[in-house]
Amino acid sequence: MSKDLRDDSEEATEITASLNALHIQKRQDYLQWDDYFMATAILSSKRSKDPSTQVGACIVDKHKRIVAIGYNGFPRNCSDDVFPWSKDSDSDSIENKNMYVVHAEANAILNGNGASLDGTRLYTTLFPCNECTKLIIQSGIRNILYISDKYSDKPTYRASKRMLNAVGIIYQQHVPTQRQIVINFDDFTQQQPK
Ligand SMILES: O=c1ccn([C@H]2C[C@H](O)[C@@H](COP(=O)(O)O)O2)c(=O)[nH]1
Ligand SMILES: [Zn+2]
Repeated sequence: MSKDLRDDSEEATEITASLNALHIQKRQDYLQWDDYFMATAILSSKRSKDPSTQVGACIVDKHKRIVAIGYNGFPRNCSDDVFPWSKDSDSDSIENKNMYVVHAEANAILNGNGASLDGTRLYTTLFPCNECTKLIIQSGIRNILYISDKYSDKPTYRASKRMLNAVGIIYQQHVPTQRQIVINFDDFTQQQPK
């Protein structure tokens, strides 16, 4: 290496060391995009009143903008305290929650305020059922990232995959880059000027 080049690289190392000392380098532990959008879906699922499975969904456009969010819950003005959360009774009973719950993916699609969902990605905490899959296909969503596929053996979910495979919508399980994200309100209420 020429003397000039070595001097340059030594100078660069020194500058990096000085920036490190001043703490003005960019943060290294920022959230990766996929983790960010899936975490948004998870956060949304925390709004669900379903005692057994809380589902969250987040739809993102090609510019990495969140265009819609949703979670599973009863339709507007159908009280969470009046309608049943049970699914023990037979599936045709009007006391079964499945008669009433709007699924997270469906809510997200409906929450899109009429924006085109063509070419968007869906982040969902649960693999979509066949009914949601129909809406996903019709709305133009092209990719699905999910966390849980706990009902994969059920015909409903096998039908989903059959449709998704037929139309070429890509689905994959999300592999998080970080195992956990902690939200601590105190981190912000106790922030001091730097
Ligand atoms: O695509 C789906 C599938 C299901 N959900 C919701 C519907 C219910 O509220 C729960 C599932 O309840 P279980 O007691 O585990 O059967 O998940 C959804 O939002 N999207
Ligand atoms: Zn569904």
